[in-house]
Formats: sequence, structure tokens, C-alpha cells
Amino acid sequence: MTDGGQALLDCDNVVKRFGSLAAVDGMSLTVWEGEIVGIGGPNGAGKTTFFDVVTGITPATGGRVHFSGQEITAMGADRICQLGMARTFQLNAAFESLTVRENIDIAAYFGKGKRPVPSFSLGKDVRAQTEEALAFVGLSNKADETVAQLPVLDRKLLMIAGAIATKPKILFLDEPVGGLNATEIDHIMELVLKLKQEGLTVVLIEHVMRFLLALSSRVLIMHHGKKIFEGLPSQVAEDPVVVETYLGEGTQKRLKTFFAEGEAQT
Ligand SMILES: Nc1ncnc2c1ncn2[C@@H]1O[C@H](COP(=O)(O)OP(=O)(O)OP(=O)(O)O)[C@@H](O)[C@H]1O
Repeated sequence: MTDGGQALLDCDNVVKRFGSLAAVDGMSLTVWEGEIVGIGGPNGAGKTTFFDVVTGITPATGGRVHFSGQEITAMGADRICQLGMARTFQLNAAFESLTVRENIDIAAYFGKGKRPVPSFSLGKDVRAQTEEALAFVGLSNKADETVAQLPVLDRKLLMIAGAIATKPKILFLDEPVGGLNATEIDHIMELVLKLKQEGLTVVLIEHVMRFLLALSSRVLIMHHGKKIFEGLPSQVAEDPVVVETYLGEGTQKRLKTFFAEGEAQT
């Protein structure tokens, strides 16, 4: 974390209400360039809704979001993406009947600047962005396959490829390893580290604790729309409120072993 200078992302007291439910209830988060920030918490804690508000999928009820020094609170998702903020979704989000390459072409075409829809035509720059993103996630050899045929891991990779094809400064990953086996989780973990090495800033939501804690430089735990913990990954299992509301004693024990032995146990 950086103490001086301008934050890449600054979320101040963000609120999102659905009727009487405050799904996000005063969340503040500052993200500095080059960080990987992890967000955990029980089902229904408001993690995805927080992502939805920050990335412009749904409007905030209260609070402010600044990105690269510019207020983006009231902007739509398309404009926010064009400013350099991309995301993936918990459930697979892709055009099923199109090929892998066509899906990424669309992300590359619309994600970086305002583009006309009627004269949709892919230039060299867009094609190059697509091929680069395909190669980066290791999907070049499946570029001509229809998305509907893809296994779960490839669908996760496709969402990441689509996001990075927009050339973002910050990437939000919503449960990038949900539904994957241990080998596949390791594969995505390596990919996220590669993204960090490329200079990308990452904010991720994940329930798989070994993934969340091994990758993140800082972790937030949410509960009932609020932040109940913010600190180092090694401090998560030491926090009595987090253990009581989220982890339970069994996971706490495994995480302590994880940090004591320096290897994945959960
Ligand atoms: N569009 C909506 N309309 C009404 N309520 C909603 C809507 N979207 C989310 N909620 C509610 O807001 C709360 C927070 O949901 P959210 O999906 O953000 O939680 P989460 O922490 O991401 O959960 P999970 O880990 O299960 O994905 C839940 O009670 C959910 O039912």
C-alpha cells in the first residue's frame, strides 16, 4: 500500500439499497496501483453488489467512487470500462453462440472507446488486442470454438480474456475460481499473478480462502453490507469477529496451519 500520492480507486461510504435492504451499507475502500485486494465474507454479505456499484452495473444509493482521480459514481458501466475498469462475473457471462474469438473481439471493440454499433468493423488494433488477450490466458488454440462447448475453466479464462482485451488499469474478479478443482484453482492463481506482474491492479471476491489469502496483499471481510475486517491475509484467521461470523473454528485452524507451514491446506 502507498501512503502518499493518489489512489487508483477510492470508494467512500458506498451504500446500495434494494427497498428496505441495505445490501451495501457504508463501504469504504481505497486501492493503490499494483495491489491485489481480496474481499471475502458470507453469502449475501453484499460483495457482488459492491462490485456492481463500483463498476457501474447498478447505481449507488449513496456515497462516492473516484477512479484515477475522477468521480465515476453516476457513470454507466460502458463509460467506466472505457476509462480503464474491467470485471468478470460470478456466473459465466458470454455470448454462447459466438466463438471465443468473436466474444473477445466484442470486448476489445467496445471496451476501450466509444464505438458506433451500426458500422461495427474490426480494425487491426482490435484484432491485435484480441489475439494478445487470447494468448495471455492460453485460449488461442480454442479461439474458433463456440462458447457453448467450453468447460468451466475455459469459460472463466474467457471472461478474464474479455476483460483484459479492454486494456484496463484495474480488474475486478468476482469468484474467479468458484466451481473449479484444485489444479484449475492453481492455474487461475498463476494467471492472476501474471496479471499483477504486468502491472494490473486487481480486486477480487473469493470464498476459496487459500486463493484469497495467498494472492491478496490486503483483505477485507464483509458482513451485512459492511466491512468487518481489513488487514493482512495472515491476520484474517486471528480476528475473533471474522471467525465467529464467517470462518468458523475449523477453517480458522486450517488457515493458521496454512500460514505456519506456508503452504495450501484449505
Ligand atoms: N437486484 C437485487 N434486488 C434485491 N435484492 C438483491 C439484489 N441483488 C442482491 N440482492 C440482495 O442483496 C444482498 C447482497 O447480495 P450479494 O449478491 O451482493 O451478496 P454476496 O456477498 O455477493 O453473496 P455471495 O457470496 O453469495 O455471492 C442479498 O441479500 C441479496 O439477496
